[in-house]
Amino acid sequence: PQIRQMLSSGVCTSTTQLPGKVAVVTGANSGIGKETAKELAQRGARVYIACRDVQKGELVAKEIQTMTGNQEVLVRKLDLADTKSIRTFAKDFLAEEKHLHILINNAGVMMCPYSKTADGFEMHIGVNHLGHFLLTHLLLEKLKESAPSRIVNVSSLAHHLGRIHFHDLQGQKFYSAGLAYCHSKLANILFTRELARRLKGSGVTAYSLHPGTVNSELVRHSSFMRCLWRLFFFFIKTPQQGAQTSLYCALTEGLENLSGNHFSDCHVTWVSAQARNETIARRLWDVSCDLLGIPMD
Ligand SMILES: NC(=O)C1=CN([C@@H]2O[C@H](COP(=O)(O)OP(=O)(O)OC[C@H]3O[C@@H](n4cnc5c(N)ncnc54)[C@H](OP(=O)(O)O)[C@@H]3O)[C@@H](O)[C@H]2O)C=CC1
Ligand SMILES: CC1=C(/C=C/C(C)=C/C=C/C(C)=C/C=O)C(C)(C)CCC1
Repeated sequence: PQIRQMLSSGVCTSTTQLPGKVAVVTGANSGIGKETAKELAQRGARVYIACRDVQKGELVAKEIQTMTGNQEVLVRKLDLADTKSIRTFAKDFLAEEKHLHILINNAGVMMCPYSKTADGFEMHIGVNHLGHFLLTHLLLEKLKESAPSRIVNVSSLAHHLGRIHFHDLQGQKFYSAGLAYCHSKLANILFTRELARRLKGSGVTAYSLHPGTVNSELVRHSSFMRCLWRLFFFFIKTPQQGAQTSLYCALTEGLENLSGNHFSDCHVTWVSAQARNETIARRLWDVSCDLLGIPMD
């Protein structure tokens, strides 16, 4: 029981309600994202389930609507492995919505065999970092207009093993599925810190987090991890427990002066030396803009 308690502590106790607020959660058709979307809907927000499989999304939206009584749970197609899909999602969203108060960059892939996104990026860095980088960039004006607003980036403890290899960002010279995931999760933290620095004074704040070790479909590409997850089922967090820190970052009052920080179990936590390196954060920002054809400022 103590191990379980240790591994699954951290509860979002915020009482913030969200009537009239708009939230987008990527990868909300399963796992942590689904539970995050459910709680935001429970609190009255209009929630966009942004996912690559609209059918799966519709089933989840129906489930959330039934459970919460909130009918404003909408499904939109977003494939983070395709910049065209990201641009279409953003264009339609901006045409449809006046506001965006909460953006939760939650979707992720882990340990997939070497593969590339539609634009030729390695899958982990492409989906986990570049996809969310582009999405955030496209929605940023709307977030600014809707301030106070928040961006929550779901990273991982795994970032500690990550490195940004600027000479081989796409893993063409060396590829390890496990390390590629770690690199992309480090990129999530560096992005959050640079974003927070650039957004100072705008009313938009940004947070990164580790959700804990959570029983979800994230381990689908690794039979070893699937076995480990099954074996230790009782000790790892449920998706609902795993959603707590995302919700904490999105909802807790007075968190603004902690913008740029990394959280775990609903507390600020330390990150690796690489993740604190401002030079790497700035360079990653510029390289990401370059890869995505975003004008640099
Ligand atoms: N589970 C854990 O122990 C930990 C998880 N995390 C992080 O938590 C986040 C959520 O993961 P979790 O809920 O555990 O895992 P899941 O696999 O359950 O959820 C991941 C979500 O991301 C979506 N996704 C994957 N690729 C794409 C894409 N190309 N475009 C759009 N959506 C995509 C998946 O969609 P689909 O269903 O279609 O595949 C799914 O909805 C991830 O960022 C992960 O890195 C961090 C640390 C630990
Ligand atoms: C050793 C060990 C565990 C393994 C934890 C691992 C391997 C966590 C990996 C987390 C990842 C990859 C997060 C994703 O971002 C368990 C199952 C907690 C049970 C107790 C013993």
